[in-house]
Amino acid sequence: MARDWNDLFITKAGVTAAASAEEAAAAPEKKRRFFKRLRENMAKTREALGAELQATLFEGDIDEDTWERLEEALIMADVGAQTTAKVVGQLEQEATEGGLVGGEALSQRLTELLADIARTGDGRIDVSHGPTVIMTIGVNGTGKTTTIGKLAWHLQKELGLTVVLGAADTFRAAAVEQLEQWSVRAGCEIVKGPEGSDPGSVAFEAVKRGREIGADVVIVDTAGRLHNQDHLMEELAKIRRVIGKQLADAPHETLLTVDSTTGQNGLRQAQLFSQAVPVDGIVLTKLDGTAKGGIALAIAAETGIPVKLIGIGEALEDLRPFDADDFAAALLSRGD
Ligand SMILES: Nc1nc2c(ncn2[C@@H]2O[C@H](COP(=O)(O)OP(=O)(O)OP(=O)(O)O)[C@@H](O)[C@H]2O)c(=O)[nH]1
Repeated sequence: MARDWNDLFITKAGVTAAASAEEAAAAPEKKRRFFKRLRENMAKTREALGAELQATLFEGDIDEDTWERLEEALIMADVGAQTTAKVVGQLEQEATEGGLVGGEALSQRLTELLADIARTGDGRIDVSHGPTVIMTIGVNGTGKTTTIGKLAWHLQKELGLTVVLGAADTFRAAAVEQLEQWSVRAGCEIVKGPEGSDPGSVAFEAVKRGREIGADVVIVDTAGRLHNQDHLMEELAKIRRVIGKQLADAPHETLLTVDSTTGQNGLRQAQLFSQAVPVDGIVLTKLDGTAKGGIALAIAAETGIPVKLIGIGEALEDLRPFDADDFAAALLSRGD
């Protein structure tokens, strides 16, 4: 149950200190707490799946209405028409063949199918490159800067790795300031340029600095203004090339932040950005503020890009590794 940060990151052997006996003993309780919070914070999406549907799933008999109600509820939760049709079709077939009897069995199978859809690849992040360069991209306001800050915090404070931040969103002084605050909190260095300077050169300097001090991870922030799409996409491709000049094979990981409250629009953003640069993982933020949490499934199913992290609130502990089984269970579970 519930992946933690050690499950998300692939580190160089020996870098991550083995958990103490005390930590190991506390782990199951910690994971239970995580799941409880996930479930609570995803209440809006769960409610969107409908009380009626809940009753159907857990208590009702399966009949013609069941499929229609299920379809409607999944579409309302932004799971997407294609994915919904696939899931409901599969369940209907299994019920016809006699493999599913009663609401409880249906609910269990639905949870399994949704988890299978949400799981794309192993969803891990390899930070063993020394330094590993993580480039973060996404539209302004999706939670990119906070995601970088929280990631840096976990890498530095929990995994004991050395991080350098690169403030390559040079168009917004506020973004640089915000990142600077996070660098203080996480206790890591930040490389920035003058306002309006070339984002590529800031990214280049950040990777250079990471190499100089023997950092484990360099996280590069980028701008996300969508008003001039072509220009933005060109800029991102250029930053990638420049990073590659400083360190062959880098960036090793490109993470796209998507605001889940934007629903299907988030899916379009994932498609758009992944056409411009290869995207290795999605950070799906603001799942706490939306009834459209099903978008995680639509993104995974329709882009094939794994959701690696989710944001379920503004607190530090509210950014966490994505766990497909927990996610599906939190969507459909009832009671405490
Ligand atoms: N409720 C909630 N708020 C979040 C989450 N993630 C980020 N936020 C908030 O969303 C707002 C925007 O986040 P930023 O990190 O500034 O977004 P950004 O994409 O960097 O945007 P710019 O700074 O405008 O480039 C902030 O107020 C964050 O605290 C989340 O998972 N849940």
